[in-house]
Amino acid sequence: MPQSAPGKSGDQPVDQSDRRPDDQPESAHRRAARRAALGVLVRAFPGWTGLLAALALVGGALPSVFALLVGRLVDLVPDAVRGGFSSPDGRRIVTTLVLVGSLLLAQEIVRMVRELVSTELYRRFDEYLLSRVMTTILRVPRLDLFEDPALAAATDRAVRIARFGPGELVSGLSAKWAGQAQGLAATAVAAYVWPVAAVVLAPLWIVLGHHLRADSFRANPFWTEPLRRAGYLKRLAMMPEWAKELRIFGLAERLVDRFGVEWRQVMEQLWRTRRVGYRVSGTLFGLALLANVAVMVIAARSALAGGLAIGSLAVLVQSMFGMSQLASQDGDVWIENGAVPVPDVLAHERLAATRVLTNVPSRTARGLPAREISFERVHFRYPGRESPVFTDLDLTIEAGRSLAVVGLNGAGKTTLTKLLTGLSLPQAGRIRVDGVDLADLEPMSWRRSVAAIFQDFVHYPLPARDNIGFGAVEALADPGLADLSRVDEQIRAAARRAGADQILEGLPDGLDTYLSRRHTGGVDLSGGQWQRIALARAMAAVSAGARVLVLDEPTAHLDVRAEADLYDRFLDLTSGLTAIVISHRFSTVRRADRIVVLDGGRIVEDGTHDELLAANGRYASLFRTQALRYADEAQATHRPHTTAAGDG
Ligand SMILES: Nc1ncnc2c1ncn2[C@@H]1O[C@H](COP(=O)(O)OP(=O)(O)OP(=O)(O)O)[C@@H](O)[C@H]1O
Repeated sequence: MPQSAPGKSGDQPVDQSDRRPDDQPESAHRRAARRAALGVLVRAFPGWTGLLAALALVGGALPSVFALLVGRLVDLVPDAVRGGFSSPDGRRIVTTLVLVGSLLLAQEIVRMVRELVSTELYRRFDEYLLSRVMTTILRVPRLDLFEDPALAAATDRAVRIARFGPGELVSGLSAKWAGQAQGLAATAVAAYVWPVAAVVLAPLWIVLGHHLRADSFRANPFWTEPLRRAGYLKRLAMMPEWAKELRIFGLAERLVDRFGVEWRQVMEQLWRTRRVGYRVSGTLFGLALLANVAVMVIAARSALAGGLAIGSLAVLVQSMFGMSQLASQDGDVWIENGAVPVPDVLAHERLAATRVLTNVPSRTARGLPAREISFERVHFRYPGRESPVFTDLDLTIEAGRSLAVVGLNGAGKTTLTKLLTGLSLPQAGRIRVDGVDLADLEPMSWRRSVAAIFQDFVHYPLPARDNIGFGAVEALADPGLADLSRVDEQIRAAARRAGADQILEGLPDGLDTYLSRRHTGGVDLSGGQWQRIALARAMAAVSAGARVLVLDEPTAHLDVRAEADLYDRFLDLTSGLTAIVISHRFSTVRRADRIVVLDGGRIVEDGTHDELLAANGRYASLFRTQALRYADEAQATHRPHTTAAGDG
């Protein structure tokens, strides 16, 4: 029996809907995948793999030794009965019985140890490959792996390995090697006892095994549309982020019905394919059955005629049973599941290696910027996009002052911050910090100089301490701060600056509280509360030495009061920093020392709030539209308009 895999798999079709299309029964890419996966396994864990192979071989060979001992017993019995147990033959029988008992015990021990080794290696290989993917992604300092379409597709394929569980390869190999060892040992014993049996039966079992394997590959529905759709519907029903809509719109029942329809299609397709393959395999099965019966009848007649000892006949019968393992499919599906994603991981590594900095500049960014950050004729286009976001963008950002960037959706505001933080590189032009090209600064040191909260900031499902402390991991890991209470002091100070202190006070376990309901005792925060926590994270970075603060839509999730509160503390938040604020809310924007309007990849207006209003251009028009809307809303609800864009 195959071992139970710690992961998934089973008789039903494996959801391989994300894998490449491949309807070949035994294609070159599958064989290459198996070779590549085995190569990775052996190189990473030579000792463990060797041990597993040895245990599988020994465990597979033991049944044949058992068969030989049984044959010997059968041969000894008549003489032992005649001579009694104290006769030499009787003593031989006792010795053989002791050997048989020991063998049974050994077989059980080997099986147990093999299971242990296989489970251990399964976990290690799983963890090893997943860590390899993680390291590959994190070593790339910029966003190319996610923004360049070719790299992004390779990254998608590589990270899917987490779903398929590469460790299944180990469970599969363990079962496969044991089955093959059993089949080969039985063939060797049969050849020794009565060569005709081995010559006739072994090739039949091997050919049948080949066909069965081809059937199972053919019947594994790669890349079929119904399977993709069924997979999507399944995920839709299970993921918490969709739970609200599914229930509100009463989609639950419909979803189950649609899943049923898709799944039936998958299964029908599967059986259509299986039926074709099973005709050939069925014929081969019939042939194997006839050949086995014929061999057995001839061998029995030969034994009755005295040409073959009875003990040998007993050995032969057992060997014939063992030879059927040559056709065994044990482990094939697991090997397939574990191996197929491995080439994707290797291909991803090769691609990612082209994006790792080989000559990391060593110039530190400490103390920068003291004067300015300047964009000089910057040209930037996302890989795979036809039109550039910026062509010849010129912008000088004065150090120690705040700059607001305004523009319609898609104008390039977030892209500007990615360039500024060094997460993307311009294709032409330069970004200089106090005259030094950003590309010549040590990337990590520049990133320590920048605190940024992007629109899609991360909600870490971790304790509040981490959610804020991640803004200054290195500084907070300083041995001088080893005392946790001092770390907590810094975190609370950052939270106070961001107006998140009250949120912390409301947490049941203080900074230890997980900000996720998926943890026992964890809590979920509202969108606005999360935004303050994210802001506190940026403040932690500022207190650790960051001199540039990038806030991309810092008030998007805030209610009117919270927005007004942030607006009040804006000067304090940005004081002494080079602050770049992006916002569609003009109440936030107008506080900035300077405002630029981005349009068509260029700066089209530049000045203070009052100057731009007086200029009566794009900014003034956008500002008035928003102010008017707020005023209308305030009138309609008879509420005093506390949030009008024009409020000071
Ligand atoms: N990763 C990406 N890959 C390809 N194109 C992108 C990517 N991110 C943004 N773009 C494109 O670049 C342009 C500028 O996008 P960006 O997000 O910088 O605009 P934005 O001004 O911040 O918009 P919004 O106000 O909606 O946040 C848009 O046309 C957008 O479609």
